[in-house]
Amino acid sequence: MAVNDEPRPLVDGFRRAITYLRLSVTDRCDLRCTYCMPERMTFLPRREVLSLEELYELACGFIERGVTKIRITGGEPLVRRDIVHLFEMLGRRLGHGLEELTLTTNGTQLAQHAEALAKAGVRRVNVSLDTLERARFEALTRRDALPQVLEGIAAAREAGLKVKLNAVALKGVNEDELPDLIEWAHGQGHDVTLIEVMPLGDVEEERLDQYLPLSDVRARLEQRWTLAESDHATGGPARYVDVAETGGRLGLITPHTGNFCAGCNRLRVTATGQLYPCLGGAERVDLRAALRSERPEEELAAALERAMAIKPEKHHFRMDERGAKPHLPRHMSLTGG
Ligand SMILES: Nc1nc2c(ncn2[C@@H]2O[C@H](COP(=O)(O)OP(=O)(O)OP(=O)(O)O)[C@@H](O)[C@H]2O)c(=O)[nH]1
Ligand SMILES: C[S@@+](CC[C@H](N)C(=O)[O-])C[C@H]1O[C@@H](n2cnc3c(N)ncnc32)[C@H](O)[C@@H]1O
Ligand code: SF4
Ligand code: SF4
Repeated sequence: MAVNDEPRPLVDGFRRAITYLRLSVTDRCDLRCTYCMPERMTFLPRREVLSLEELYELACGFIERGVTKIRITGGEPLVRRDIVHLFEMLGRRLGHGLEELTLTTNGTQLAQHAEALAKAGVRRVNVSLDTLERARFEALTRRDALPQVLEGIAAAREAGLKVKLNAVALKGVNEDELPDLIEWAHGQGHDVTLIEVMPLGDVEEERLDQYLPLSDVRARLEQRWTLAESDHATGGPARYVDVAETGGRLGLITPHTGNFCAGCNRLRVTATGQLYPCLGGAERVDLRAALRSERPEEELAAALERAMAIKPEKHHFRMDERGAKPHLPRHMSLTGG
């Protein structure tokens, strides 16, 4: 299909238009966040992972079907060798169907890549940072990498990238630090988003011990600050409030205390080309087989129709049972969130 042809939009069975693709480029990571994966994690064999050219081809297929925002994620996307090449290729689609090219990263490799990312057309980057205390960071990620992440954030800013920070709110871990983290982020000019932990994949800790409802966090923040609903929207799941005293914006991602599935506009594809129509669902569609078939265009179109047909209305995560098995065995690092 020519670049300027009208796209045939992807619409699911609940009349939700899909405009946002989360594309995972690797399941590997240089950190081991305790809420995401165990220390001894088994990664996918490299031979199963799509090449950068295949990932690009898949992404273009989505752009042709009306996807306007692509977020590169992982595992840690910046640990994949030559990943900047994918950003450069996709960057050329900006203004030609693609409106936003962005990434979610743990920030450890950002200092090396920030300038090249900006040059490729990235304007915003989400950096995951759950704590500003070095020892706590090391306990939480099982790696002593806080200085590297802070350097990465500074380099991103110098390169002209708008930085948003993501922090998973964790009971008894960073709970006491969230106001300081927000204040610091806003002082640096960064938006910050808090996230409720989701029960994906086996980790060493009990999920219920990690879970901190953001309704509680918000109530506590409201004793300290004035929060006003904001109509700011990024096309992601966060709902935003403005914090009067800091002058900054705070996002809340609340799969448990404020379901946002009615506004779902996204799909996710793993580094092996498996399309998961829902983060909370086990169903998937194999795009790699379609891509490598004799008639990739037809097979991909058929696979996307299947994905639209099976995309569920919402997730069914539960966070109320001690000792419960994970909702799904798959870790967040496979789909990139
Ligand atoms: N339940 C659920 N969580 C999601 C979904 N999309 C993103 N998240 C979670 O939201 C958190 C932040 O995701 P990001 O990668 O920063 O993406 P985003 O929130 O879409 O980013 P913005 O473009 O800045 O809005 C991660 O923990 C994701 O797992 C979704 O469709 N469903
Ligand atoms: C899986 S990571 C992939 C990208 C990159 N490695 C990073 O950490 O930003 C994407 C996002 O998912 C979040 N995340 C990971 N496991 C989670 C879980 N079990 N529940 C909620 N969010 C989770 C991370 O904090 C991060 O913001
Ligand atoms: S949250 Fe991101 S940085 Fe942390 S272990 Fe998972 S993939 Fe790695
Ligand atoms: S949990 Fe599923 S339906 Fe809900 S917003 Fe995420 S992907 Fe969409």
